[in-house]
Amino acid sequence: MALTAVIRVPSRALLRPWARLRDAALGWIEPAGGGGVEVSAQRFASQKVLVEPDPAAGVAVMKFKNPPVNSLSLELLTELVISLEKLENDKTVRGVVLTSDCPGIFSAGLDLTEMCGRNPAHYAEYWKAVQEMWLRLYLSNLVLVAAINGASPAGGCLIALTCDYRVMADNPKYCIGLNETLLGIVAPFWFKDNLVNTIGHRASERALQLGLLFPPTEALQVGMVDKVVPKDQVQSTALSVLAQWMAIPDHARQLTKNMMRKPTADRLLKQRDADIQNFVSFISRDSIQKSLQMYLEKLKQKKG
Ligand SMILES: CCCCCCCCCCCC/C=C/CC(=O)SCCNC(=O)CCNC(=O)[C@H](O)C(C)(C)COP(=O)(O)OP(=O)(O)OC[C@H]1O[C@@H](n2cnc3c(N)ncnc32)[C@H](O)[C@@H]1OP(=O)(O)O
Repeated sequence: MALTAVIRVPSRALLRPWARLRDAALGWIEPAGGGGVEVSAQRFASQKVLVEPDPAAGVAVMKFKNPPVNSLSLELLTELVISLEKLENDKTVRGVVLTSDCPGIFSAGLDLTEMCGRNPAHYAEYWKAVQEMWLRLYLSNLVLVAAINGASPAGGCLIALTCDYRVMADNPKYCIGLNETLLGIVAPFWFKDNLVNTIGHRASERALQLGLLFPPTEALQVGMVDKVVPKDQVQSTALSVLAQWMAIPDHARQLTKNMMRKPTADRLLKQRDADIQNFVSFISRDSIQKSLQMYLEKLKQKKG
């Protein structure tokens, strides 16, 4: 594949794990001999996020592909953010459908193995990536429609909540919600804010305290999703909805979206570092680590 550009990257950035992962995902290669300031940009080849663009329609379908359950590993989060940024910069794309390539699972949420038995530096790096994913999706200028074609607990639900519209497959086995309390952990304030903005305060309070996972019809009733359709129509319905939203002039819709969402995003933007510190000290507690380990064990035993 031919090189397309030469990009100057501060050598400090190459030392940071997050930057290294991003560079690797982008195909940026440090030249032999070190020094490490000039790197070459190749076409982005993503492994965990498939992007199928349709330039004629001005849309793309983004599919998460991290089997078996699309857990939001650091790698997947990094690729998701890079893919989104690429689409944001592509003038031919105005709307994106977010969906899953894993049968029966939209996303199992944050990767529990990223939050268990690791060191504080890893927790901090991971949490920064989770924040970044949320901020980019929540404030995206694109029209985003979630095609929820499977189970969507916790972080999976959060991704869906960042979208402008949610279409869910009509299968009672698929559930969606912020179930953090069931794991003995607490949904961060920005997860909570995103939920409150979607379903209101009272419904959120009940859903969050009880860690409710709603089957599709209940999710529709409470307003967590906007439409429930047969499984084989989820993506086509999401694309039709996208077309309706794209009929609105971009600048007016984007300014309106920003007006509605910026105050919520600003709450996190103003205290990103403090939020990372809170997460690191919370997740590092012995009691929390024990709860997460037990939960993971339970998931594994379920099979046996
Ligand atoms: C004092 C106040 C302070 C406040 C400060 C707050 C600061 C921060 C607080 C911290 C907040 C952290 C936020 C977390 C949000 C999250 O997203 S946590 C993750 C929650 N996810 C779940 O609960 C889902 C768990 N998974 C499932 O329920 C099921 O796997 C499934 C319904 C998605 C799919 O079921 P099935 O198809 O039957 O597959 P399984 O056999 O269950 O799983 C296959 C395989 O995948 C592993 N796995 C499942 N989920 C995860 C995951 N989330 N992470 C990592 N791995 C996962 C599972 O263990 C199996 O592994 P093996 O094949 O057995 O090895």
